[in-house]
Amino acid sequence: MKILIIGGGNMGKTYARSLLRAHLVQPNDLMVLERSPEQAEKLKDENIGVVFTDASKCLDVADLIILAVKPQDSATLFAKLRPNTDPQQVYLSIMAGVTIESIQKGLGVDKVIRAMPNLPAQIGLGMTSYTASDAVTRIELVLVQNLLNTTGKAIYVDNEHAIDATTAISGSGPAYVLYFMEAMIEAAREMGFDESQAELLVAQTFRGAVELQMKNDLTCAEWISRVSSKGGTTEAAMNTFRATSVFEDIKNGAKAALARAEELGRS
Ligand SMILES: NC(=O)C1=CN([C@@H]2O[C@H](COP(=O)(O)OP(=O)(O)OC[C@H]3O[C@@H](n4cnc5c(N)ncnc54)[C@H](O)[C@@H]3O)[C@@H](O)[C@H]2O)C=CC1
Ligand SMILES: O=C(O)[C@@H]1CCC=N1
Repeated sequence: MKILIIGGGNMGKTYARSLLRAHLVQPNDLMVLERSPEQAEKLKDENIGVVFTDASKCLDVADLIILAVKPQDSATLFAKLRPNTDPQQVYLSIMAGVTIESIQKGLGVDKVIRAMPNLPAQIGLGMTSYTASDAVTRIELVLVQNLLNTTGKAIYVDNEHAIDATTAISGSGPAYVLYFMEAMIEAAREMGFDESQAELLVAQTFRGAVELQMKNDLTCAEWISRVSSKGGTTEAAMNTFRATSVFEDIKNGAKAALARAEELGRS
């Protein structure tokens, strides 16, 4: 089976590396199509498959095509690919917002899987949701599921609203977590730690808290109460957070991401 990844940026490269690392495809059967000649040159030095800049030289031989360009570039891409698409091909899109129907219409194909991964896929700790059009067979879906599993955890959902919601939670989510980390690192710096000490204190705290939460049945609120001694330091911090709108602000940020995903789907 030949796989073509279109868009050799952050996510395109992540998929190429994961597929090769998992031996799901041989280097000769993996193709990457990149529009930018400069980026294509860089990709050639990275041993992530055969690199192309011209769709007519690689599209027709591909069985599975991964669409990893920005949503704003999708219409131009579809117009370019459409004359050479084949209804037997399976298209896997990871573009935020872009609906299955618009991919089917834009490319003139039926078999479309829409997935929303996230950046930790780079280190095998990704979170992906995916769904598929009716024309995708069970065997094709399992094949793509195996592919997604090389990047971390993946769940099947039965509607595209869940894909947009995934975009707002786990797709964009790493940025929210890193923003919180950035604030704590800045606080640690202001308390006298140097940069590397501050980063270690914060990163290890996040890792520990996440592992606790994932490996046990307690809720976040229950863990918070275990950290908080009556009249102690955590309570002082939590009272300060609760006196502001930070909790609602984080939820509102995620809701803005959902609204933007839906907007991208309409444009
Ligand atoms: N960065 C992230 O954390 C995540 C991104 N996504 C989605 O993945 C997609 C790609 O995102 P990134 O990799 O971050 O973007 P990126 O900007 O790093 O990479 C996109 C690449 O596509 C290339 N490209 C654009 N038009 C093309 C065309 N017509 N033919 C061939 N190549 C073309 C660009 O030159 C660029 O190298 C987006 O649709 C985004 O919504 C999904 C989940 C997470
Ligand atoms: O910011 C974005 O639009 C993409 C989708 C999820 C993460 N990055």
